[in-house]
Amino acid sequence: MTSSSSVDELPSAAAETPTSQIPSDITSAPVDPIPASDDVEAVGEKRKREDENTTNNLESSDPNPTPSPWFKTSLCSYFRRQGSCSHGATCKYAHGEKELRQKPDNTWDPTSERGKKAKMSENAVKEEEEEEVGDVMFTEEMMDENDGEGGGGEGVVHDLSLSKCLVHLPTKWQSDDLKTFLREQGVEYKFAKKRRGMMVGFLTFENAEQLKNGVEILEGKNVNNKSLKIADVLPRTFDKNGAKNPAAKLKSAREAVTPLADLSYADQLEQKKASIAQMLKKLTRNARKACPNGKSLPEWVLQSREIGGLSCKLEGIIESPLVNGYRNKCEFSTGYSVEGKLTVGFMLGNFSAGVTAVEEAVNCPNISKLACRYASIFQSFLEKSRLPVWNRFKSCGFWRQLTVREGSKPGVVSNDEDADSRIAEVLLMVQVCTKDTDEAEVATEFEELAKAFAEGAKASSPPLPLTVLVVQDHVGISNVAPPDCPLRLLPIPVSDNGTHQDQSTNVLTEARIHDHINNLRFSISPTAFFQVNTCAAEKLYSLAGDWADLGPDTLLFDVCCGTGTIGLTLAHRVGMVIGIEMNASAVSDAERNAKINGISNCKFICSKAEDVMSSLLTEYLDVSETEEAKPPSDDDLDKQNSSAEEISNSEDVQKTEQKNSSEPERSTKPQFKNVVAIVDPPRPGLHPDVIKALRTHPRLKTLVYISCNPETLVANAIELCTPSFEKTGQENKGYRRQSRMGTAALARHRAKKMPASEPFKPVKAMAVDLFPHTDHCEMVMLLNR
Ligand SMILES: C[S@@+](CC[C@H](N)C(=O)[O-])C[C@H]1O[C@@H](n2cnc3c(N)ncnc32)[C@H](O)[C@@H]1O
Repeated sequence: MTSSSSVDELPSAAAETPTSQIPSDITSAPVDPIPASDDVEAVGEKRKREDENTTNNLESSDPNPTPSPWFKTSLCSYFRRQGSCSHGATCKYAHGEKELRQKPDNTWDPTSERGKKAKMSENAVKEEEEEEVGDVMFTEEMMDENDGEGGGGEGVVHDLSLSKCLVHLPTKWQSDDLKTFLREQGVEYKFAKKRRGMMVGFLTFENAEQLKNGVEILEGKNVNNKSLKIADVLPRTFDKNGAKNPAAKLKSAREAVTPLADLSYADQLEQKKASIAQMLKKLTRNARKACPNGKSLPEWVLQSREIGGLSCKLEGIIESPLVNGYRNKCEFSTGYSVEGKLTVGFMLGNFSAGVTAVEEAVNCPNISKLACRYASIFQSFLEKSRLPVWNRFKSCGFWRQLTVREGSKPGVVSNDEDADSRIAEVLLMVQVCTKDTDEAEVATEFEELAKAFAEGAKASSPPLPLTVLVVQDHVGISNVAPPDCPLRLLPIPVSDNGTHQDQSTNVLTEARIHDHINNLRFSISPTAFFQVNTCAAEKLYSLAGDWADLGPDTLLFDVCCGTGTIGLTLAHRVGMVIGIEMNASAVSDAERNAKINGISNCKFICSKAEDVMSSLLTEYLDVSETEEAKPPSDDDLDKQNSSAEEISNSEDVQKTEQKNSSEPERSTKPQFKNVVAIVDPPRPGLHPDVIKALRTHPRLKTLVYISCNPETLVANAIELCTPSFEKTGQENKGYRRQSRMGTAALARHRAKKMPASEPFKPVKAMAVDLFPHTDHCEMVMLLNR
């Protein structure tokens, strides 16, 4: 089975309190039946734990026990509600604010006036901290001749000691807005530039005096309720006088990409488990808030008090079998380091906050040595290339990004020291922007590029596998390209004693590599999603299968199925799998994967889940609940596969839906007794229409939610698990989403619109660490009803 540690091991303040310090009268203290707020809930929990810890004290024969440091540190809820308490003066809880004492950890009961005040100022500090901007590390050329007052003629050479960044500008401003603002403030300058979407603008002054005046006027100026800050632009020629380069103080790629790398793996797991536990508490709090007035709280919310406020038991955290070098996909940016060196590596921060510095992936423990080696081969190639690297600020340039994707051998679980030995195939995808370039020049560069990779791979020790080289041509502002972005396969020259022949190593007509999960072979095309940690993903899918209630009479919906990994690995345990995925290449991979693994009971639908979920449920589940359903015969499945096109796009499914609603005739689809959905959506979570379809279909009883973003799992679970309102939609009249509304608040609003339906309840949850050394963690939750 999986190796997991229990959440019960989480350290808690109460557990650390020595029992001897707690007075004996605690055990007879009243406990709130229903907490009035989230914080009261926390107090209630603490009381309960204290109660448990003090049993022995009751038996103490000491007539004058030492007063506990916790005595009168919480308000008495009975006294607050009723104005009196049967324990009178002996009550261990404070009767009113006056009696209240500070807790041993110097905090106040969060429900007290002082507690609330402290919380408010804590929030204010937090907000302030969030506003705090890190270093601006702008390493790209950002001005051009049109950026000056009056524009034109000045050229692009700037004295960077006369340049400054303006931080906290409204993101929607563009250069013209900034220039108008500067004029209004009477600030003189030489160049000014601002890109929409960034909170940073750039200013260059004519001379030291202009700079001094400008800084005096602008520093701390209030713009749209934010205080402007002036920061240095990190000069590319910083070290020209031989001075110690301050880059040494700046964030490294290791810190940016693997912020937990300096913790032991055991501590990382504890930290992640604790953060998932917080998410489960958040779900409870929000479900309580979202519960309609007059309806009793769901049983699981009431029972949450027994398990420290968690919405269900957190079973633990599953470790990643490989902790180092586990990533099978790395996206390396091109750009300039803080020292101005052309670099292929990771960006040190967020472009919108003014960080474009790129550093080599040195000491990032999640990256394989192979991927680093390919990044460095590409970097050496770019140093000699005639074409420029991409400039994010000006949105121009040619070379943008290198993606290294690795495919592993079947059944090989290498250890951390030897993680690269698992790699059998490598796909390299270089993203470029060919806009305004000369075709012949580009062709020559691609030839040189292929040669550089082939030679570099061969010269490495041991030689690196190189299976596919592909170029992605993308013009967009950010490097995130749409899945249908044009791809071009480049032949990889065969090197034979230094002579390069004009022939590819492979007669590939398709760009794809292979990986293995649970002894199944997966064919993966360049833009299809595949979990980045293959051996941990294997554990994740097994867990999902173990938790879902599977059997031969089960119909399994694999929602957001990618290349079909979940459905295909569980296909032998169910009657039929229906996978839904919007990326067309991933869907054709899934179909191919079913074929190459000899699996015939899976069907994949290329569509957005929100467009087809409801229709599919209707189509496959139209027998009444009492009717005996039978698993499909081979015949049924054959019919099923032959009618694949029938519902292979959303338009057709809509047609089917219309047909269903007008004619109540029985579907010819095979019917199943048990229906399970395993959903594995991207970071933003499930679309509201998918949630509604899953929630309102009465036959769907079991749902396993896998999430790479526990925040959105919580938001979706609020909608899935909150009791319905009597009159749906009424409460939302005039409601418009506030831009700063959190995901949970939005989910509570949406929950009010949910048509009357039985809510799910959270049954259990597990953290699965797919991303050692980073803050990220997968969360799995079983929901049923
Ligand atoms: C986190 S991945 C999971 C993929 C797959 N379950 C796996 O583990 O390999 C999410 C997948 O959802 C797909 N996706 C994103 N939005 C979608 C939508 N609205 N409808 C269907 N699929 C979607 C993405 O293309 C991606 O393949």
